[in-house]
Amino acid sequence: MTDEFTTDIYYDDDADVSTLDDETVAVLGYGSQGHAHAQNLHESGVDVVVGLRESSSSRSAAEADGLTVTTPADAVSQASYVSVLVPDTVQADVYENAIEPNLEAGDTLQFAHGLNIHYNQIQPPEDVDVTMVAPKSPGHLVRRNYENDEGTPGLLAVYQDTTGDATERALAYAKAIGCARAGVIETTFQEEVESDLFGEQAVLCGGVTALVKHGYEALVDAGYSPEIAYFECLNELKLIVDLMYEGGNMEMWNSVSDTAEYGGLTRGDRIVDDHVRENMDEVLEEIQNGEFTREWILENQAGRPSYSQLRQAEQEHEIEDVGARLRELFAWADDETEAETESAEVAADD
Ligand SMILES: NC(=O)c1ccc[n+]([C@@H]2O[C@H](COP(=O)([O-])OP(=O)(O)OC[C@H]3O[C@@H](n4cnc5c(N)ncnc54)[C@H](O)[C@@H]3O)[C@@H](O)[C@H]2O)c1
Ligand SMILES: CC(C)(O)[C@@H](O)C(=O)O
Ligand SMILES: [Mg+2]
Ligand SMILES: [Mg+2]
Repeated sequence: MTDEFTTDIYYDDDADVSTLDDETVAVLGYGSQGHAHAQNLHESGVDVVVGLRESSSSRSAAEADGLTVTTPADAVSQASYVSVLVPDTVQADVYENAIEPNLEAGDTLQFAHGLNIHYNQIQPPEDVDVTMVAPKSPGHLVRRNYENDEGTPGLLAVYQDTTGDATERALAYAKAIGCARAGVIETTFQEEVESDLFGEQAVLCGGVTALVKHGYEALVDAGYSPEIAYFECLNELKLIVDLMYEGGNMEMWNSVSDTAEYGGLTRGDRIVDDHVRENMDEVLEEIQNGEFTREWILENQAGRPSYSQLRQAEQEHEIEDVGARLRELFAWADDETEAETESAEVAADD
């Protein structure tokens, strides 16, 4: 652990996977996070059982990966450590029907995101540990990075520690899935939930796609070619972000031309201006006061009408078609990327 930072960060040397030697870990769900955690745990020597419904098409994938698969209820009853990796929107239901009736005193109930605990959709009994190991990464990269001997940073939080060993066990889990290679930051459920929802809405997923689409549309509406607009506003974004990832904003500024640097430094704040910051503060407030989560729960209860419509519109945006055709012609393109194949498998499920 290092104390150079504002918070505690744990690395491989701080954790011991053998802490989980006498435990069976139930991984519920075999989607984006589930398949990565289950396989990484298994390859780290942890005894894993995957819990999926009889009807789930993820079953064949988990079995093909050499894992033992059973129903969620049976997996929980076999396990002392339960990792809840079904979608946030079904967790309360899965908890009520499959987890709670099979939990025993001293078990660990673990999440990769704290939404259902923080917003009181799941209220666990007092005699179990409740922890979180939340990779700061899409699940497919948690797996890919583990296989490449790299890791993904993660957050660790303890909501309830009845055994006194909650942190040690969660750290062992974090190490087993590869997070402690990159750093595990200790936090609270509240901080993880609010920062994670904010990040994905304002910057990582919502903000960045809106910026890309506006940039693409501004060029195409002004008469430039869609192919050039795609390469300029979407494809090159990855290459620019790679430099930011490797060495911060300065590595990117150092690599681009002085012209790009001067243009970016003088125009960037005109595009993402104070008004955007005010919008970000509003979005954060809706997360903090529970408005976003209430809206999302109601949207699900109504059968996801807005979500389906927005998803359809995103799919039909011209940039999707232009990009798909261009990517097919990349010299290294061999049908699909690994993540696209895996996402398609998950999307076909349930
Ligand atoms: N997707 C990510 O990269 C990511 C990153 C960090 C944290 N998280 C968190 O991880 C958790 C899992 O998210 P995900 O995106 O991996 O989920 P996902 O949508 O990829 O999970 C789908 C899996 O859940 C199973 N499933 C769906 N409904 C079910 C039900 N009613 N009963 C039993 N199984 C069911 C499916 O069979 C499938 O295996 C969430 O808490 C999420 O917030 C996800
Ligand atoms: C991968 C993300 C966006 O970081 C995660 O938080 C999620 O909800 O999928
Ligand atoms: Mg999230
Ligand atoms: Mg996240």
